[in-house]
Amino acid sequence: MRPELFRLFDVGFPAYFIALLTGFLFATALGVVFVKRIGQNPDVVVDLSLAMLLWGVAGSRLLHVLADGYFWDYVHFCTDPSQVSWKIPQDECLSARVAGVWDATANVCHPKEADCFRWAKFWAGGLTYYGGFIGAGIAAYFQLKRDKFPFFKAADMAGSPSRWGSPLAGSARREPGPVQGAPPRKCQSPEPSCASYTDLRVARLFDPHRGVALRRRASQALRRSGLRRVADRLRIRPLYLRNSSSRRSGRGSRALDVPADRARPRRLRGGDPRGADAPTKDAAGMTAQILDGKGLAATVRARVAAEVRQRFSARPPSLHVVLVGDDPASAVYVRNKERAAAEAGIAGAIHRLPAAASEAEILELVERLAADDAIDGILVQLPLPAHVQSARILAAIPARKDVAGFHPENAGRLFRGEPLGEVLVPCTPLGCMHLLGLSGVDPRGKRAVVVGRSAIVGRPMAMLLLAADATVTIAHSRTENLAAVCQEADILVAAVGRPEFVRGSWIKPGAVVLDVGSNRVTGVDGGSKLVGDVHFAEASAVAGWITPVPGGVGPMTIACLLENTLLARSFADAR
Ligand SMILES: Nc1nc2c(c(=O)[nH]1)N[C@@H](CN(C=O)c1ccc(C(=O)N[C@@H](CCC(=O)O)C(=O)O)cc1)CN2
Repeated sequence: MRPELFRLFDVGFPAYFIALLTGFLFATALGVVFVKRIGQNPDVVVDLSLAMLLWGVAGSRLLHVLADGYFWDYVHFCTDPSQVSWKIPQDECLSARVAGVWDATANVCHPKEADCFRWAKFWAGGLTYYGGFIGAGIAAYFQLKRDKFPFFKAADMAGSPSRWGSPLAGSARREPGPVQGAPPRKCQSPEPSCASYTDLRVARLFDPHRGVALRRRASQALRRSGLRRVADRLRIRPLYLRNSSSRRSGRGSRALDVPADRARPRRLRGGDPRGADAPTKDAAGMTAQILDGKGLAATVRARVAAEVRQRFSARPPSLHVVLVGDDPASAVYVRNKERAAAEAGIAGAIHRLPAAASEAEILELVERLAADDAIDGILVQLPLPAHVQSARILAAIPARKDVAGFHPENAGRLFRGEPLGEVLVPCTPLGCMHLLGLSGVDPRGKRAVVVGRSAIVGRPMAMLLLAADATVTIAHSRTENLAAVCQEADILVAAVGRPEFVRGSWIKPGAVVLDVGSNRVTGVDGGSKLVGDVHFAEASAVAGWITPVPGGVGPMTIACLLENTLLARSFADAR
């Protein structure tokens, strides 16, 4: 390798420096592509690369000085430079670059002046690759821990660039010569550093389908063999799992069997979630903490907006909503979805059809949207007019664009217990899981009762709770002794569609109550008001945590639609 590759404004650029820089930039770019593909934040890779570069160089230099056999040379550089000898030709020794002292008897060159900081001047040559590995490895460990980035994904990501880097490292290795550019060793082919550039991992990295499929297969095999925790690490995790996982186990979880004797509801917001404020007794009794869906939805929407800015600024994710008819509630929900999407930087449009539109017309519109590659997510607002078979319309949305999570394929995959980060699941149950996360209550091993068996809330809700290791009962209007069943629940989800159906006496003291209901009723003053499926005043005197209506599950439905749109967009990118 040429000692100095080129000079710019009288500054020499050594070849090994250019090789290292190229390797660093290449590995970082490859890492960014990889994490984008698996739906993670690319900033993590940039931070990781910089930390590894810094500590890699430091470690590499440190080990070179301490363990490469040059230790005394660096001591003599400071104490007695005449004891340092370089075996270089006389003219090079006397050149302006080296400016050394020629020893004609021993035919060696000595440095002219003492330099007590020579040991630190890594740019003058002398880096040891294993020191770099150790330094960069330690930095990576702490950086990944700080960013809570899955270790196996990072290891997978490192595989390819490291194989590309090793031959470069071989040619970039330098002895502590007098000036930049002592001749490097020639690469001997049996050495590991001379490995071929051909690397299957590179192929896999650029083949996301294969990557996802392999990961899924490996994850399933590990689950079958009982290594569930390892399997979980191979999954792509949705936002709510990523953020709640650490708290869901251990310190964030708490026992639910606290007595029902508290005074006023307190609010738990999205920013500082879970159990920060556990139920406590006071003189007047015990009252539930409010799970503030409005606040949490704002947090989720802000996080989605940040991801859109960071990951998809070139082509923002796009969401198209189909609204048939003029149901006033649906019109409000769709308008709110449109506003939330626009605020998060998600592109798209609302397609309005009259209530009299035929099934064929709606199908034609959905199929047109389905065929458009620029569209990532499609949602048909429910309910559809009575003359339309909703199931036929929903099945016409490709599963990968089905941001409502109602397609039979998505429903089936959720039922089968497939990794959640790879399946689009219905927004309302997803929102409930976020709210459950906000409570800090770990569903693992807890008794969960879902009242309601609809395909869009009750059933998927039960599947999500099951996936979170709860022991789940689906109850409904025909369940015998429903009150007693509900009293067993540590986590109670009410999705029956009947105003204030679930009474306070049905609730286990300290339970988490998630109220999915949204019923407009006439209040005592004759005006209309929105109430849930749970009798809030009674329930909040017994429960440990409760969602209000309005301001609980409803806003989370829209926030989760945006989250699903991001996931649909990653599917589109992976195609
Ligand atoms: N395709 C879909 N259709 C419907 C879904 C759905 O998830 N996908 N869910 C519901 C309606 N819905 C979203 O579409 C929805 C319901 C309620 C809210 C909400 O924010 N509610 C507010 C109160 C609003 C009010 O004052 O009326 C709250 O609870 O605070 C948002 C979305 C049926 N259709």
